Amino acid sequence: MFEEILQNVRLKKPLTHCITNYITTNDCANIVLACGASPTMAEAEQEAAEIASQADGLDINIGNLNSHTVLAMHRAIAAANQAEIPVVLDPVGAGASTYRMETLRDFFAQYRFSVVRGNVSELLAVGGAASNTKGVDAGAADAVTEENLQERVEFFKQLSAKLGAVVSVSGAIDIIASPERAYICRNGHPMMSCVTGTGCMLSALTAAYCGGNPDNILEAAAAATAAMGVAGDIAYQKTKEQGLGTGSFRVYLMDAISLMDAETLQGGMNVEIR
Ligand SMILES: Nc1ncnc2c1ncn2[C@@H]1O[C@H](COP(=O)(O)OP(=O)(O)O)[C@@H](O)[C@H]1O
Ligand SMILES: Cc1ncsc1CCOP(=O)(O)O
Ligand SMILES: [Mg+2]
Repeated sequence: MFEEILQNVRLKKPLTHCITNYITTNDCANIVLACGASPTMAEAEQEAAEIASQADGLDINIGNLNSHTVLAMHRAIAAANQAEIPVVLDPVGAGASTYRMETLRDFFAQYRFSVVRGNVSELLAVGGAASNTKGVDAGAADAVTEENLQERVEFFKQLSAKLGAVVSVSGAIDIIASPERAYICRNGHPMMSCVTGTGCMLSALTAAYCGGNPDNILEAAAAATAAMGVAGDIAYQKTKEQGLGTGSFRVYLMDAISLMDAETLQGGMNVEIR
């Protein structure tokens, strides 16, 4: 199902411009390289528009905002919209501060996004629902479970229609929703949330996949989530076999994305469509 998506990324090597947080910038650049794309992490307001307009995909991550990066983000998103380049928005910590919510409100009022990707608490906050966000992490009370899955799928399909963007929600069960269709992914391991930046990396990976597949955004976003989940499964297996911890898991996760091919993805993924 996702074979062509992966192939396009390796063939086209999409230039992926990321304006992200300094906590995870290096991991985001490396995951973009690992999947076969090219990263550029420019965030100066003076060049953000110029760099964005040359890129194939743009990743905007609000994990650690300041007034300079917010200005650079405005300029980059405006340029990407003008050039019709896909933009992925990661609303890190949405619900945790007024500044983040006001920044997001300004973005949604002025620009188009291809994908809004975050954890479940962040996307509940973006959708105006009650959210129990714990800083940049999802609150346990918000988790998508087999019991609330259908309700959450409907909510995120409606949010997708409202935002005019694919909504990609991560957690133990991932939901990647358009207004009509949602991919449900049940891969990955809880150890993924014990390493900072797995969500940020998934957003950068999603931007690279969208950059390589601009006419197939829903499938590109779903394939990125499935690839990350399968990589999490492989990395956990290796970590466990060797009795190692989260540091090694982080390295094995990057290895698994760099080695990911269509066969590994198809064989390992647990994806359903609703
Ligand atoms: N309990 C879990 N079981 C399986 N995979 C998980 C779990 N928690 C997170 N993941 C995976 O980790 C990655 C990051 O998701 P998440 O932790 O929700 O994002 P963020 O880091 O932005 O909060 C995603 O690929 C997601 O599927
Ligand atoms: C810890 C932290 N603080 C601000 S941004 C950030 C990284 C968040 O990364 P992720 O959303 O991938 O867990
Ligand atoms: Mg995150």
